[in-house]
Amino acid sequence: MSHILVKGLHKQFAGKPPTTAIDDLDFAIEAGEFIVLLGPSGCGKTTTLRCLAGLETAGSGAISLGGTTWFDSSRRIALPPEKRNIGMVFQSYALWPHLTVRKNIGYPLQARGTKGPEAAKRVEEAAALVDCATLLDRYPAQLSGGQQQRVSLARSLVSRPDLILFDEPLSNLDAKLRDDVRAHLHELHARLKFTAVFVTHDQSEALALADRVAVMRAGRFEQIGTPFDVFERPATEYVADFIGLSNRLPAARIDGVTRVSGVEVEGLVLASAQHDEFVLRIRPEDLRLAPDRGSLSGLTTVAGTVIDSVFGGRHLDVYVAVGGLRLHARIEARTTDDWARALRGGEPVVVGFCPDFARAYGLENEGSRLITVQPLVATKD
Ligand SMILES: Nc1ncnc2c1ncn2[C@@H]1O[C@H](COP(=O)(O)OP(=O)(O)OP(=O)(O)O)[C@@H](O)[C@H]1O
Repeated sequence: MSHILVKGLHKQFAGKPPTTAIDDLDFAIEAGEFIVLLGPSGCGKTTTLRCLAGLETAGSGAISLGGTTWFDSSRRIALPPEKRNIGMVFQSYALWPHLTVRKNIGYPLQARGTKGPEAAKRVEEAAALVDCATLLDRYPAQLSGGQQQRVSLARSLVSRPDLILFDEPLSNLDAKLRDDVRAHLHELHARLKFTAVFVTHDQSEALALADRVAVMRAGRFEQIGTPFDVFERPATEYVADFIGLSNRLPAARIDGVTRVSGVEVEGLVLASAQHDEFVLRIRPEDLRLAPDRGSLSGLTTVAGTVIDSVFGGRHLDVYVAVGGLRLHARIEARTTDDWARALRGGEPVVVGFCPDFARAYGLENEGSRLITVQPLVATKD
């Protein structure tokens, strides 16, 4: 049996017009699983989390943990947050400023009636897990942001909850610290195997932490799968865009010739014969640049003109106009030759890519479904 089961969860906020924040969500979470809800602002991530916590009441649907019903609109059951054994970690840390780290971490135990030496031992164990054992007698104001977030993580773990909810917990930290806390969280999950739902709009965070990623759009799951699946086989163009396949090339095939924005594409055959119009999606990292087609043999190619080239340390971001499109190629700065490093606006280039790395989407359905998993093959020279 699944650990957590969510059925037909629906939440609308009143207003003119009303907002549907979550739209008939169904999903199951296994014990020990780390689920990440990924999506842009306003897609319903936080509302889903708050319904799981009991901080928000859904209009309809049901949520259960093991055999216990947390929420069931038809039976008018809604357990309050304190009756659901959950831990929570917020973006804003939410520590009590007048309590020491020891008391902050122990707060959930106090609320549940665990006291004395047992409580003291649990607090020290939780602090040790997040490397805060030496900070127990400080106050939150005497800690860095990263330390405060580790304390709030310890507080969420201390009562050994059935579920830990994370609402963008890393987004207040600077880039370096964010990577450190993320790595720490990943290690902790591998060791402790707690069940988690983690909300973020950062795709790299989602890919790094999740056992399964649920990409949300307008209150629904557009795709739910392993990080590898979502990264390699985005089910729709929406997911492709969100997961980094940011180059969008609307293509049309007429008399056997494929064009993007009126410019002929060479070395491209679509595996499906049914689509004369489709959209190609490809990551900036998967585009190659060369002065002529001959240097890109075996790849699909299209001619363009450099708009700009920006040095990013390890990589160069080169923007290329192809007809009316603006493509973004990210190429390795160290291994690239002098020709690529010297590229400037106005110069002609050929853009190439391995067709296996592109994804093709049909235009016929709303949401543009993936046409085939490996839709493209290069023609032989
Ligand atoms: N209390 C509220 N009253 C009215 N509308 C709300 C309320 N809370 C959320 N909404 C609306 O519900 C939708 C989903 O909001 P939600 O906060 O769940 O999105 P989110 O994906 O978490 O976004 P963000 O990343 O910005 O936090 C949005 O359109 C939002 O404006």
